[in-house]
Formats: sequence, structure tokens, C-alpha cells
Amino acid sequence: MAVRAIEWVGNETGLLRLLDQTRLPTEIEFVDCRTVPQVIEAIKMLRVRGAPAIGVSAAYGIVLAAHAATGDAESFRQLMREADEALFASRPTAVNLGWALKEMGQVIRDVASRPQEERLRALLDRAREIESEDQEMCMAMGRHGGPLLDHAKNVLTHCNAGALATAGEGTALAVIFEGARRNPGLHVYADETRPLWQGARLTAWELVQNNVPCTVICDNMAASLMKGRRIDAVVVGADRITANGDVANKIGTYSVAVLARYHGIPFYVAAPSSTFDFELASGDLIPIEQRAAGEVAEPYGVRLAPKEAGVFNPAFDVTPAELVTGIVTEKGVISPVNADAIRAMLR
Ligand SMILES: CSC[C@@H](O)[C@@H](O)C(=O)COP(=O)(O)O
Repeated sequence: MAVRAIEWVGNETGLLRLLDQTRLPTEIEFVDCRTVPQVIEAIKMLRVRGAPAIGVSAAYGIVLAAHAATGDAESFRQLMREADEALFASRPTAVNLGWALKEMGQVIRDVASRPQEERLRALLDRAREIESEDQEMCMAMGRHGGPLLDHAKNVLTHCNAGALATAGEGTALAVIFEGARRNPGLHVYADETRPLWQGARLTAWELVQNNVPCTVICDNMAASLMKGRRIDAVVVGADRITANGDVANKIGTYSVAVLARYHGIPFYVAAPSSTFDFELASGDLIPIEQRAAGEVAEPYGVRLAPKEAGVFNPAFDVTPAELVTGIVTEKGVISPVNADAIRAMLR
């Protein structure tokens, strides 16, 4: 992708530049964040979104928080604690956010007593590493997952798990891009992904940019395509995978998984190790973000449902492990999915 979704601009005292994903695909606009509240606003409003991307942004958010620190170790720790808690609370489901903050927490502990320039340098170094590790994990997922699509003509994906959602080429889209390089006829169906159209606006945009043939479908069309044998595989990303292999991802993923099982179509999840949460035994323990009613009833200011109607708007659902054919990680494909296989591969 020519434009970068996330970029740290400058040295230790620089700023975080985010591609404003709410404006895509019609406008390429950036937001410059110089403070933690600006990063939190960008995460909450989905200017930056996708599990790995919000983890990387939060890591840079900690560097921004440290700009304001001038005092001793204790006041530095206090300031960092406040920033960590505020960033952590910005979105609840993707575990990458908490994972990245934990990584930064280790640096905070190590450098609290050091001079301010050293603190900033160490924090920026770790945030940059988190970003480049994510890039490498994306590449590795592509390498491991691409061959799964060698014999596919049509692949379906849901939401956006591409370059916009990560620091690299994506998770599910890294697999699909590599699949398309190996198997140039590959065509992608992109679920539009209601209510915020991450599929129609973002995935289709990325596929077009990369010259991969794609067709946008409404979320309720996959069943009919599958029945007509027009989908050979499904590849999606994940926001959190629990110890037993249950997968939280964008709302609607679960229905795609059920449909895939019914029609005998392989259903793959692509996710880096930062998306695994071994502390949660199963998917019913994952906190699911509830978002504003207006996203469903009045998207982009156009009222669709009467004001008096109730609205249910969970941002994610959980697909049980038994519906997942395999999980593509940076270490390889885990298949069939079970807790022991996951631990053995990632530890
Ligand atoms: C590599 S991104 C994987 C997931 O984070 C993605 O599929 C997803 O559900 C994103 O949801 P969003 O609400 O747009 O942040």
C-alpha cells in the first residue's frame, strides 16, 4: 500500500500520523496526534482500527504521554499509569491493545529512573519494534497461509484485515495477497460488513490498489454464493483468540463460519501471536464492545430506522473453535485447532 496507515514522524519528540480511515475510500486524509487524548479519540472513532493497528498506535501513544514527563521516577510512573489506563479503555475487544501496552509497561519499569532523553529513546525504540515485529508477522502469515489458496478460484473475507488494520500487509489480506501472487486468477468476495462497511470501504479499496480482482457483496449474500459453489475458502482476521481457539472478530464473522461449515468450505483465521489471549479459557469470556445506536440507525447522518426503535450494535462476535479449519499465525498454520496445538506452536 502506497500510503501508510500509521507513521511516527520525527525523532523522540515527534508525533503519530494516522491515515483517517473514516474518510476512505473517497478522501486520503491524515490526523496528527500529539497527545494521548488525540490517540484515544482516533481509536474510538475508528480513524485507526483493526487489532494490530490499535496496538501499535497505543504503543506510540505511550511515547506521546512521556513527552509531558519532566519529573522524578515516581511522577513519571504515575503519568504513564494514567496514560496506560486511558488507552487500555479506548476499545475493549482486541487484545493486541492490552498486549502492546504491557510491552511498553516493561520499558516504563526499566527506564523510570533514567534521564528524560533516555526514557523517550527507549520508549520510542520499543514502539518502533512493535511496529516492525507486526510487519514481519504479516509477511510470515502471508507465507504460511498463501498456499492454502493455491487451488481456490474465489475467496470470501469479512471486515478489513489488511494493511489498514496492521503495520504490514495485513493478516487475512496478507494471506489473500500472497494467495493471489501464487495463483493469479484468484478473485475475492468482500462482505460489505455492516454497520460501518469496513469491507466495502476499506478491503475493496486495498484490493483495488493491489490489482486483485474483487466483488463487494452485502453481508446477507454469502449463503447464496456458497450454495452456488462460488466460494472455495473463507479467510478472516481476529481481534482475540482464547486458549481453546475461540475467535472474536467483526460482527457477522460467526454467521460466515456457520455457513462455511454447512457448505463444506474451509474457514481460516489469520492472526499474529499478539492476538492470542491465553488468560481467557474460552470465547464467552471475551468483552464485546457495544457501539453507538446511531451507527446502525443513522449511518453517516442518514436516518434509516425510526428514532423510537431500539438498536443492538455489538462490534464483534465469537466463532467457536470447532468451526475453524485452521489458524494462520506467523509460526505456521495450526490445524486442527485446540488449546494444546496453539500453545505448542506459539510458545
Ligand atoms: C488484522 S485486523 C483483524 C480484526 O481486527 C478485524 O477483522 C476487525 O474485526 C476490525 O474491527 P474494527 O471494529 O474495524 O476495528
